This record gives sequence, C-alpha cells and structure tokens, in this order.
Amino acid sequence: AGGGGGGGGVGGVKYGKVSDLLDFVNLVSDMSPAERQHLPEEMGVVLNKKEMAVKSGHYRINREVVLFPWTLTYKNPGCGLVPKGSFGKVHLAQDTKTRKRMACKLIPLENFRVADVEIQAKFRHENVAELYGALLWDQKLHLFMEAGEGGSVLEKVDSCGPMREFEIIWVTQQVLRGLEYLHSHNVIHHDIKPSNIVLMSDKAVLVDFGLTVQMTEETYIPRDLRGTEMYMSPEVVLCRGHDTKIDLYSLGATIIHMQTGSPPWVTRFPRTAYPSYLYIIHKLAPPLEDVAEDCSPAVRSFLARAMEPNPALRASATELLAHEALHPPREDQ
Ligand SMILES: Nc1nnc(-c2c[nH]c3ncc(-c4c[nH]c5ccccc45)cc23)o1
Repeated sequence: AGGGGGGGGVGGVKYGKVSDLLDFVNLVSDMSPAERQHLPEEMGVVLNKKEMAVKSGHYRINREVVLFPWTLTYKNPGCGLVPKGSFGKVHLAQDTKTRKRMACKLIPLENFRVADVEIQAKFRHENVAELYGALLWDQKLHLFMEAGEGGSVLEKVDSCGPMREFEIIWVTQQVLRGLEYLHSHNVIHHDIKPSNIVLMSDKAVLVDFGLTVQMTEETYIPRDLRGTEMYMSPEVVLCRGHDTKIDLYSLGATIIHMQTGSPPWVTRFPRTAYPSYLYIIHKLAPPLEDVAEDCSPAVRSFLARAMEPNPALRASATELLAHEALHPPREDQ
C-alpha cells in the first residue's frame, strides 16, 4: 500500500480511500525497526484529492507542501510550534499548489499507534478534525488534518483570560455534537480538555485521538490510566471500567476551566502541594465549588448534570444538547 503504485508516478505517495490509508498505517506500524530502514524515503496515502496536489507520486516537504511554525493567533510567547499532542508536534502546513492550509502532526514511528489515525479516518463529522492524508518521511509519520487556525481553547483562555458565558455555550454545543456522534459509534475520546478543542471561524473541532478507545462491550475495562488528571472522572480514577459518559464529565471540567481560567481543583489544592489529584477526585468529585461565581443558574445546573459522580445517572451528550443552558432566552425576549 502506498509503495510505488497509484498516482501513476515514481514516488510512493498515492491517492486512496480510507481502507488504503488504514492498510498503509497498519503496514508501517507492524514493521520492525529493521524493516523500517528499508522503507522508501517517501510513502503514503492521500484522501483529500481536492486540496492536496500529489505530483507524480510525490508529496514532499518544501516541494509540494511547506511546513511552518504556527503564528499564534494571540500574542502569547508560543514557540510557533503548537503544543505537543499525545505524541507529536503539530505544524501548520500549506499545499504549494492549492494553497490549502492544514495541520500537520509529526509522530515518530516508534510512538505511532494505529488508533491515532483509525478513528479520525473512519469517523467523519464536522466537529471532529478531518484527516486529509498520512505520509511517511524519514521515519516520521506526517498526519495532515483540518486546521483550527484560531488555536485551541487553552491558548485562548491563557492569552485572553476567562471566556464569556455565551462563548462557552457556543464551544460546548460544538463539542457535544462531536461527542454525540463519536458516542453513537461507541467511541470514547478519552482526553477532552481545552487543548484538544481547536477553533475555526465558524466552528470548534475535537483533536488528538491518541487516547481514543472504541468500545466493543457496554463497559471499557482499561489496562492503564489514560487522560489528563484534572479533567478525569471519578470512575476513570477508580479503574474498574467506564464508558462514553467519561467524556461528558471531562467536558464539565473543561467548562470550569473556560469560565475561571484554571482547571478544577488546582485553586483549592495547589499543584505545588498536590503532585496527584487522583485521590482528591475519587473523594471529592464533582468540583462544583470551582464553578465561577458569576456562572448562571442554568449553566450551573448543566455542570451538575455533566459532572454527576455516578456515570449511570450522568446525562448523555444528547441529553446535554437539549439542556436549557444551551438555549438561553434571547436578550430581547
Ligand atoms: N494534538 C493534536 N492532534 N491534532 C491536532 C490538530 C489538528 N488540527 C489542528 N488545528 C490546530 C491545532 C492547534 C492547537 N493549538 C494551536 C495553537 C495555535 C494554532 C493552532 C493550534 C491543533 C490541531 O492537535
């Protein structure tokens, strides 16, 4: 897959379908380090025929595409490289022929998991960052994806401070639509937090599927602790099995971060004194004391439903989308 064929050219990059891309990434990830040494220099599958112009089987950095540091939308001193995702640096990329701007995540082969790509390739939704193609150059996998040029919610909050309630409601609706779709396919994102929500002019999308899990049973029994502590639900901390409801708890924690500028817990339990929050979450969740003082009663009620400690009683994405907090009466009504 990807080697030599397709595109009628000499390079190893071809246009293909999702199944071709999955064959390619499985082939590459199954290889031993020794076998990887003998891979062609350039290899890959491009899904997005419209906006990625493969030329005679080639799609080369600084030829068919250029990568450059992401000039942050805000003035914060970011090094121009987007904060690392689960296992990769994210650059801004631009196709030299179509001018299409994309996000390009570089993942060293030794860190690459097929799950990184599989979910994004198989499940397409307007609130899930679209995967445009996967290419291998000098032992690094380059994932080309839909770019959120407004940066992530974390950058926005770090640079501009707490968000206003109507902005929080807008982001929450977008995230819930993406989660409702993923959960309807038994997919758990597993790392919902401000840095994994990126902004475009007209929507927000979920990114970083490196910890994603596709459930085959009612409950997912984890082998390891996955996610980011401050946004983690009590049932994940307990490690006795969980389901898609964990993403809604993490969304609640993300809302607290958007409205106060800090994740839950850290203001009351400073990181300097608490190396881990797992016990605190287990004993004290939900962190409703960390909800912003000026939070509206409707959003406060939303948070109680999203962060209900018992996942069986916690609201689903569909139920939360119907919550009154997301349908505030218009000013003039
Ligand atoms: N870990 C991860 N896996 N996939 C992505 C990703 C896909 N499309 C994207 N678009 C934008 C950004 C992004 C994050 N912080 C930023 C700050 C400034 C500008 C852009 C950004 C990240 C992505 O990120």
